[in-house]
Amino acid sequence: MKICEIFTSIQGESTYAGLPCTFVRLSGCNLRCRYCDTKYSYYEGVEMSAEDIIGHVRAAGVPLVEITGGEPLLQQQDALLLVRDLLNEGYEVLVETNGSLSICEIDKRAVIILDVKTPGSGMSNQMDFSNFDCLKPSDEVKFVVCDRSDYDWAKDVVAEFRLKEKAKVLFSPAVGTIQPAELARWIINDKLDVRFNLQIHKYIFGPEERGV
Ligand SMILES: C[S@@+](CC[C@H](N)C(=O)[O-])C[C@H]1O[C@@H](n2cnc3c(N)ncnc32)[C@H](O)[C@@H]1O
Ligand SMILES: Nc1nc2[nH]cc(C(=O)O)c2c(=O)[nH]1
Ligand code: SF4
Ligand SMILES: [Mg+2]
Repeated sequence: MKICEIFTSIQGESTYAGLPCTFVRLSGCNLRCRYCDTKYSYYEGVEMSAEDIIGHVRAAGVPLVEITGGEPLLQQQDALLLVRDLLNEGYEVLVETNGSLSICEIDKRAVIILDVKTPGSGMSNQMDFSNFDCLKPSDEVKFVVCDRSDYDWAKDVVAEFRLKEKAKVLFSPAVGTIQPAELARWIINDKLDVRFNLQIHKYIFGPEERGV
């Protein structure tokens, strides 16, 4: 399968933020979100076997692994097998995915981080909302918010699909588009029962650094 990069860093997103984590970034994406911070992953990458990848993960020596991209589920069969192999070796596996492709075949031992693309991303019409039926309580649903209308849209989606009953719900400011404090104030004013999430690796290493 085509791999853009493998690196070990501090997990910057999700409820796992703060933990050492090895990232396997698969190449290619079927979407083009306006705010995307990994545009280099659309085309860059080299062919690697699952065995090669797992060798790198073993050498890193960290029990938490995230499969991301690009869009990892574009290389569907290879990605599903890689997730299963890593789980069988005892790793805790997170799969970060853009919500446009089915998550239902992912091994249930993995934690899915499902990004619901808001109107501000320019990609909300690509969402497969039937994915919500395949969520488990340990999964996370994430909204990257670009402005107030994204925030209102996200609130409506959470309510309409009863997402709080299905998974953990996270709201994150789109870096480069909205100030974190703005989103935080809206959540506080509404007493909204969602988790505010920052990409902490950008505060640790800088917003433009890649491979961290
Ligand atoms: C690069 S994507 C890879 C996985 C998958 N393609 C997706 O979009 O979920 C990983 C996460 O980074 C988020 N992200 C990308 N650019 C961002 C930005 N400028 N600010 C905040 N989050 C961003 C995406 O929304 C997604 O949740
Ligand atoms: N440190 C760090 N944490 C992350 N969590 C999700 C990431 C991603 O790009 O999917 C990411 C990333 O690129 N770096
Ligand atoms: S789906 Fe993910 S990788 Fe693809 S453009 Fe959007 S943020 Fe970037
Ligand atoms: Mg990233």
